[in-house]
This record gives sequence, structure tokens and C-alpha cells, in this order.
Amino acid sequence: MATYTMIVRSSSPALAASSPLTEALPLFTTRSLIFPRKSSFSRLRLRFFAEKLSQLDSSNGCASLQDSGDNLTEEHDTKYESTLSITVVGASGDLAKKKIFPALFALFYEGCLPQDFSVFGYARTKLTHEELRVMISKTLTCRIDQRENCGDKMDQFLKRCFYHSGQYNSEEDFAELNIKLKEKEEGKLSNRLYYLSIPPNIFVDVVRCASLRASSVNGWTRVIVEKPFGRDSESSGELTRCLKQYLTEEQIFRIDHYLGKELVENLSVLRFSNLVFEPLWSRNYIRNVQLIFSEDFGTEGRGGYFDQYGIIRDIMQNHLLQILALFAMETPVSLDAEDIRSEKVKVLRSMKPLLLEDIIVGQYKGHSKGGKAYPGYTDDPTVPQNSLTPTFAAAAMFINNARWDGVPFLMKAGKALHTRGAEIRVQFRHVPGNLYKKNFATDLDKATNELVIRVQPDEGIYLRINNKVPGLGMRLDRSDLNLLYRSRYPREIPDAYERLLLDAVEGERRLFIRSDELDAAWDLFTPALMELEQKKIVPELYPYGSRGPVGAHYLASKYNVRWGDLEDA
Ligand SMILES: NC(=O)C1=CN([C@@H]2O[C@H](COP(=O)(O)OP(=O)(O)OC[C@H]3O[C@@H](n4cnc5c(N)ncnc54)[C@H](OP(=O)(O)O)[C@@H]3O)[C@@H](O)[C@H]2O)C=CC1
Ligand SMILES: O=C1O[C@H](COP(=O)(O)O)[C@@H](O)[C@H](O)[C@H]1O
Repeated sequence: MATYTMIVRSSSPALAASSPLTEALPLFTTRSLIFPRKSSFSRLRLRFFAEKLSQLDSSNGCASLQDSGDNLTEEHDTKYESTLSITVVGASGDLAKKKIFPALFALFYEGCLPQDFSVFGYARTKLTHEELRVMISKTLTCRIDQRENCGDKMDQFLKRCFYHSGQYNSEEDFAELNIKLKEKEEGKLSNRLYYLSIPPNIFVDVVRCASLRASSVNGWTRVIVEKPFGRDSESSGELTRCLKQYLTEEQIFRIDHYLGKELVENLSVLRFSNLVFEPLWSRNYIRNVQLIFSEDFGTEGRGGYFDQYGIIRDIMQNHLLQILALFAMETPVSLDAEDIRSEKVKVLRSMKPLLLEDIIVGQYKGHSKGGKAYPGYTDDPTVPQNSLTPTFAAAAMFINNARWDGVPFLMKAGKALHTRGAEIRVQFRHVPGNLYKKNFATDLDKATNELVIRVQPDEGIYLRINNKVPGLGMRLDRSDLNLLYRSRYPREIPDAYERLLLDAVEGERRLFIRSDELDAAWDLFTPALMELEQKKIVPELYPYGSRGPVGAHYLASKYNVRWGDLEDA
């Protein structure tokens, strides 16, 4: 068996300076690194070794490590020697049930979790281990129907799930959690991952208590933080400062689950590994870029949260802006997390802060259709009757750099619209001196190529081209070169939370938001958000299930743009 060097270092200056290294002290400040190495390398290595062992699970690229017992490699040894404890804080909540536990099960099913792991649910609600298991089991599914031994796998997974009830601000309760974690870890090297699936006002309490009482003594401790990361530049900065009293930046994994979506991951591949696209990726060829998000349901059940934030903070400042940054960044030096995140920061810093005159806001109102009544936003009892919170927004943003000067990046996001979807639409410039211009009548937009990256649902990429309609005449139409994922890749696509949880376990930070990225993102939106609130801008009402306010079209036409999704209707 190989031997390893353990490097122990203190990484939070304020606390480390005053604290001897004992278990009871702020242990997020004491981190042990075994094999300091790039985790992307780790996954590649895993894959390589798994291939050698002929055990690569073709469904998602994870090696089936739980079952393989021979030909151990260094990497493999490390996985077997250490234990992993994942604590879902807020385990009784919607996100935990809907996304986190199912994603953990999927990772377990696919052999992506280490041999020795346990999952703890933590919340105030009183539950037994068994009650937690029953609760979780209702939401676990085998991603691919009729997969073998799914029932057995579920039982095995549920046996690894435990529950601890406690207050979020109680160090004693976290100390008790620590005892339970240690029992499961059996003195082995322990890595601990906390997932904060709780409202943001208690993030810091939890981090404080967990850091003081329940961090790992000999392995790493990481914390996944859910959004919202503040409401504006100031509150976000304050949150970061408070978290950094207990954690280093390397321990904080700010999650934006859109970065874990397959088609968003593919954006860089599409651009940087296809010669047909990369040379076109600039103001020279691209007329505008559209980032569109829509949901065909309202804020049902989340009105209380939503009213504090609104659609701009809920979707645009994070999900859509992150996609924009990935889309528009310069080529990173490498695929390492820091290189990619540095390029994203650069492009965000090159952007012009959003102006009030470049935003339109809307709010859905009640509507009856087919004998069914759909509630308006303010019909939600948790939302104030006179709320001005936007449930829809459209915005025009600009990047002041040589590559993108003058190109409008249009965003549109809304709830309770006619359809659910998320897509990136790239509209190219017109062909200069197009010989076939007359075949399109006067509508030049019809002659524009458009690249559409459909993030969801029905993932796909298609390129709109001009094509001759077969026949003796010369008539042109627009046709799609279509890469439909369900036809090309019939296997089911992993949920974003699976990818991100796996990355957090592996220490891969590429898809998590660094604090300077977050600052830059808030700086772009904060002035306009404050102005919207101070001026009490009244949102344009739109019926539940409609296409949203007409103001979105005026905004687009101000920049000579037509929303591409209308053409698909
Ligand atoms: N749900 C979703 O689809 C999404 C959620 N998020 C974010 O993820 C986090 C969790 O979301 P979600 O599960 O919906 O949240 P919930 O409102 O369901 O809260 C999660 C748990 O936190 C505890 N809790 C709730 N409110 C309070 C409070 N005021 N004070 C103390 N504890 C409280 C409750 O557990 P108990 O009472 O048992 O302690 C609850 O079960 C939030 O930050 C949210 O913004 C992000 C993206 C999508
Ligand atoms: O972060 C959020 O995302 C969801 C939409 O996520 P999706 O993966 O289902 O597209 C949105 O409903 C929610 O309001 C927002 O907080």
C-alpha cells in the first residue's frame, strides 16, 4: 500500500492565530490536505482507472468504485481510507426533498460516492432516522427506468441516512451532531460536506456552529451555500465577510444550479472545440444574444421567499448572468477552476451596470382558461396585496470590451408564462450583399442565422440556416440543423445537483461562484434594483399563462432585436 503525506495547515488567520489545534476549536480553520492535487485530474484519473478495470459505468462516466475490490490504485486507496459525511442542513425542506437527497441517491446508484459515506439530515423538525428515511424514499427514483436492483440500491442508500434534530444557532446541538458523525466515521480520516438548504438569514448561524463544533479534525470540511447570496452588493458583501470569519474561500461552494446543467456545461465545449463557432464569437458576426427563462407556473408555495427577491434577483442576477459570463468570456488559460472563474470575472467587470431604462418589469395576474382559474401573484396569502415585486423582467445589457462592443445581450425571465424553458439564442448578422435577399421579401430577420442552445426542456442545439426549398423554383426557407439530445444521446441526463454535489465532493470549484464573481454580478444589478424599489416602479400586469408583458417587445425593438422564441411559437 502506498504511503501518503499529510499536510496540516491553518487557513483562517483570525481564528487560527488564537486557537490551539484541538477538536473542540474552530476546526474549519484547520484543514488537512491529502494529495494536494487538482480535482479535475482526480476525476480523469478515476475514469482512467475505471476504464482499466473495465468497470466504467457507461451511463454517466462515474466509476463503480463501491463494488470493485481488486487492483487498487492510489486514488482508489484514498477513497477507501477516508469517510465522507454529507450533512443536509434544512433536511425537512422543499429543496432537500426535491433535489438534494435524490441527487445523492443517484450518485450512490452510479457508484460516484466513496465506499464509506453517510448522509445526515439536520433540521429543527423532530424526526427519527426511520422517519427521515420514509420521507426521503418518497422522492428517490431510479433515473433510468427498469434499472437492475434499484430497490436494493435504495435500501442500501437509506441505511446510510441518519437524522439529527437541532436548532440552527445552537452550538450544543452541533456538538451532538459531531458525536454522531464521529461514530459513523470510526476514527478514519473524515471529510465533511455541509449543504445549507435553509433560508439565508440563518446561513451564518449554521456556519458558526458547525465550524466551532462539527468540522473535521483530520480531513476537509466544505460548505455548499444555496442562493440567495444577499439582495444587493452590500448585503452580499456582508454575508461573504461573515462566512469568512469561519470559512476560507476554498471551503465555500456557492451553488448556482444552472451551471450544473448539461447544456450550460457544453457551452464552452461548443465554442472552444469547434472551429466553426469560435471565429464567429464576437461583434463581427453576432448581432445579439438572448438568454431566456420561463416557467409555466407561479410562485406557488414560495411566495414568502420570492416577494423579498423578485425575478431579477431570483433568476437574472445569477442563473442568466452566469450563462452570459460563460458565453462571453475570453478563452481561459486552461480548464482549471481559477482560470475559468478569472475569465468570468473579467467579462462581468467589463459590463455596463444595468440601467433602469433598459429594464421592463411585469407581474402576473389571475386568469381563467378552459374553465380553470389561475391565481394572480398577489392572490398568494404570503404575498402582500400591494406588492410591486416583479415576476417577469426583460433587460438589455452590454459588455464594453473589444469583442462585444455594441452587441445587446438581452435577458428575459418570467414566472406563470405560457411555457417552461431556458435557452440561449445567438442571432448572427445578415449576410452582406446577400444574393438571395429578394427571396426573403423585405424581412431581413428571416435571413439571419440563429444558433439556439436549448438548456431545458428537451435539451438540444440547433442552427437555423437558410435553405433552398426543393423544387424547380428558387424559394428559400429557414431550416434547422438539429442536434436533439434525446435522439442523439438516448440516456437520461443527470440532474444539475448531481454534477454539482459530485464536484463539491471532489473539490472541483469550476462550477461554483467565487466571491469576486459574486461581487461583480451584484455591482451590475444593484443600482437598477435600488432605483426600481425607490421609485416604486409599477410592474406591467400580464395574465397567468400568457407570453408576458408587451413591454419586452418594445425593449427589444429599441435595440433592433426580435425575440427569437416568438418565431418558434
Ligand atoms: N426550493 C427550491 O426550489 C429552491 C430553493 N433554493 C434555496 O435553497 C434554500 C432552501 O430552500 P427550501 O428547501 O425551499 O426552503 P424551505 O423554506 O423549505 O426551508 C428549508 C428548511 O429550513 C427550515 N426553515 C424554514 N424557514 C425557517 C426560518 N425562518 N427559520 C429557521 N428555519 C427555517 C425548515 O426546517 P425546520 O423547520 O425543520 O428547521 C425548512 O424545512 C433556500 O436558501 C432557497 O432560497 C434555491 C433554488 C431553488
Ligand atoms: O433558482 C431557482 O430556480 C428555479 C428553476 O430551476 P429549474 O432548474 O427548475 O429551471 C426557480 O423555480 C426558482 O424560483 C429559483 O429560485
